[in-house]
Amino acid sequence: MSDEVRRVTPESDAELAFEGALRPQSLGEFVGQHKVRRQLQLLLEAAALQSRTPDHILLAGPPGLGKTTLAMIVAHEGQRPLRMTSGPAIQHAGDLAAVLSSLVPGEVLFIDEIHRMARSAEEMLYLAMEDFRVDIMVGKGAGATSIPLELAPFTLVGATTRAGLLPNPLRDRFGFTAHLEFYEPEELHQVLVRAARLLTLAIDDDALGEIARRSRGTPRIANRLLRRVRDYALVHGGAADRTAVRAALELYDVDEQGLDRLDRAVLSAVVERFDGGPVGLSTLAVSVGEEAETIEAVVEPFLVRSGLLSRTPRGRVATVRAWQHLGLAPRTTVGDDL
Ligand SMILES: Nc1ncnc2c1ncn2[C@@H]1O[C@H](COP(=O)(O)OP(=O)(O)OP(=O)(O)O)[C@@H](O)[C@H]1O
Ligand SMILES: [Mg+2]
Repeated sequence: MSDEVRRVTPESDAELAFEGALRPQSLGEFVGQHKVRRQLQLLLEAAALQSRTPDHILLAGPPGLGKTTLAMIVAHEGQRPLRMTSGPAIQHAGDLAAVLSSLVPGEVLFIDEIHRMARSAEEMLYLAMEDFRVDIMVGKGAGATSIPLELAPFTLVGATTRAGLLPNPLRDRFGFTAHLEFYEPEELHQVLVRAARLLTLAIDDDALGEIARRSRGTPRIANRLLRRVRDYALVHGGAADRTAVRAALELYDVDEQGLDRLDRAVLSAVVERFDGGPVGLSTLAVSVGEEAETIEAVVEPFLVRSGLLSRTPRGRVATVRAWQHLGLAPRTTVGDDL
């Protein structure tokens, strides 16, 4: 089934294990994102020189671009312990208090999907980030009191695919926000060369280039397609070459530009059902049977970056390239000029 390839998030334990094996451990091994790497390097080095915990870091960007990897690198580079949790696991302020109060000095606390944390926990986090302190509420009603609790100094690393959903007071408390961008094909090529080496896969360079070009600018997808091409070559007894890449990607519904089935479904809905748009996000989501959040955080960023879709105040509009990509003649009224 092509569903595994279509999804941008890791889907199985096998994939998680595979990702673990391929994760770069240091900033030096981390491919691409040059600006972010230099920014992080500076922040970490300055903290090390002063023997203090680095400032809190927010990592923002679409899935599979390296947020979790960077959080691990921050801990690893500073030789600090790492505690990992996620927004959905923090349903109450008490859940967060339990985590915070058990941190050891200098620990890196990684909160994935931080935009999904409970509101009450968010407020507790403001104080914790600023003063390394929390106020624990004891009792209820008129007799309720708050007891201040000192915390060990820690570095919060938050990750989000939806930076826009974070309340300003939370966003402002991060010393640095890294906006991860989609990778260039040459960068994904490097990711793949490294992965093929670690997996001791014999695959020619041409084939890696083709995978890189069709991986949606996303290392996770590049690594995943590499595995599917390996499977293809294994089963068909041939070389892992460009022909195998073409055949495997066709089988898994990845097109020439790296668009997957959902990308194409969204694009053809805008073009064919809504005559090129503008169409609102929720209408679009219903028409392809997906969550609006998935469309917004996963599908659109890549379509926009590929010049196939634009977001306007009135809704989503397909560009001329989108029509062409679907093999259709662009409509000649509004929208052409986009
Ligand atoms: N810059 C990079 N260089 C090499 N490999 C990378 C890089 N970024 C990501 N990867 C690989 O891609 C995979 C996915 O990365 P990661 O889990 O860090 O993404 P993420 O941004 O946390 O995604 P999500 O939003 O779904 O949690 C990892 O297995 C990692 O090996
Ligand atoms: Mg992650």
